[in-house]
Amino acid sequence: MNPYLVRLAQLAQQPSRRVIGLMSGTSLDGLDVALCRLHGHGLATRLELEEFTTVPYSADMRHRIRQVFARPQVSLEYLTLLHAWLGRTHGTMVAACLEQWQVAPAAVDLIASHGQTVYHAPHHQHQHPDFPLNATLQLGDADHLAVHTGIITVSDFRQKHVAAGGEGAPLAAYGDYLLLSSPDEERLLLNLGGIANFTYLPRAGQDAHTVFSTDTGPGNTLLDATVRTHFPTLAYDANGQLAAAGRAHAGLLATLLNHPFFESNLPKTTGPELFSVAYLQQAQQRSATPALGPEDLLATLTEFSALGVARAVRQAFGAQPKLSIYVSGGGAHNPTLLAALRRHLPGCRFATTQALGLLPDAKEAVLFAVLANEAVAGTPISLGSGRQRVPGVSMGKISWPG
Ligand SMILES: Nc1ncnc2c1ncn2[C@@H]1O[C@H](COP(=O)(O)OP(=O)(O)OP(=O)(O)O)[C@@H](O)[C@H]1O
Ligand SMILES: CC(=O)N[C@H]1[C@@H]2OC[C@@H](O2)[C@@H](O)[C@@H]1O[C@H](C)C(=O)O
Repeated sequence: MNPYLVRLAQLAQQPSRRVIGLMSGTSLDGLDVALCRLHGHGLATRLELEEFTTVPYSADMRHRIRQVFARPQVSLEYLTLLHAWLGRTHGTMVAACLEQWQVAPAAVDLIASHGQTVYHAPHHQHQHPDFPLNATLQLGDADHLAVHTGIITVSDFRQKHVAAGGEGAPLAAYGDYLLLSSPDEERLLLNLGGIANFTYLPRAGQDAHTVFSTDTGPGNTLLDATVRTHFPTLAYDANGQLAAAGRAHAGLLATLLNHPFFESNLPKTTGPELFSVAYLQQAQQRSATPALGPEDLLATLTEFSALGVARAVRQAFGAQPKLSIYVSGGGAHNPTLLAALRRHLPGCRFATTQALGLLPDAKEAVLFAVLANEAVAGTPISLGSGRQRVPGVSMGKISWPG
């Protein structure tokens, strides 16, 4: 028998596993690396986050990814080369983290690699006549990670979700459900990344079929793009200060919100393929605001992100929702965005996932470690059976180091 298969069977039977979760999201800020000790599996999963860091992407790395990122037409040669190069580069980044943390690769059981999403194509968004299906593409082939680090690697989690009828995202529901459900409280886990999404968790032990996660629209993606255009030396609106100095423009805001995505049923997904600079420019043309100053533009876009979240929350929970909302992702550091959310959802209580013992910046990388733990030691995670597009599946593909 293949000795790696034997090793994997041993891993599956251990009481705990040490798993490195990797996530590089739509913001292209870097590779999130979470070294996790995961005890048990399924609803008995318990997390110890041993280390966490974000390895920043260099300007060159971002430039290379942007050659294909969210673009409907690209060079096939470039895409092929980038797939291998990202796998190898992520492998080098993981090896450097392990060296810095003084952890031997042999002391790590698994890597869980999300890869870099370069194109997300739910059917409602692409509507290509030849392909009536959902699709999504993550680059950074995991065989490179496995060979470079010597660690068995689980990757490409989204394809099973698509194959079983989902849109390939958000996958957060599965990890949130296993790690963060509480018998005492209904919860909303709100991640403010490039794209914003939330997971609904009923009280643990009740109504698991009502668990779901959905994208709500842009989180930081249009804010970041606007900052890059008007303030070339800045990467983002640090602490929301620029937006706080501006005033939201009602006409532009209404035009930005005038898209069928915001009316369509939950759960749903989207990406920078739709919410792009071109989307913003068209909205500015239509609302006669092309000359709006950058601070006012950022104030409007901050409102846009907050209203996208608030609309989806109301769509799911009625006009005056009263929920506990736990925020994670880079947007959790933006007080202007958080203040807008509080204004639009006045009945809700807000905290970060830190209040639940989970570092807000690490949440998504941890999520993929949990999915890999389930792929090896668990069973398909069945939760949203009452809803379409939340299939009960086991996700991830396995790469051997040799
Ligand atoms: N101090 C801060 N003030 C304001 N915004 C911040 C701050 N720190 C981070 N951000 C925002 O968070 C972004 C990074 O967020 P995050 O790493 O959660 O995104 P991501 O994982 O790439 O996105 P996604 O979840 O959509 O894949 C930055 O690009 C920036 O817009
Ligand atoms: C296709 C893709 O990579 N989607 C990401 C993206 O970033 C946020 C949002 O859009 C979410 O749908 C998803 O990531 C998280 C980790 C998820 O699947 O839950």
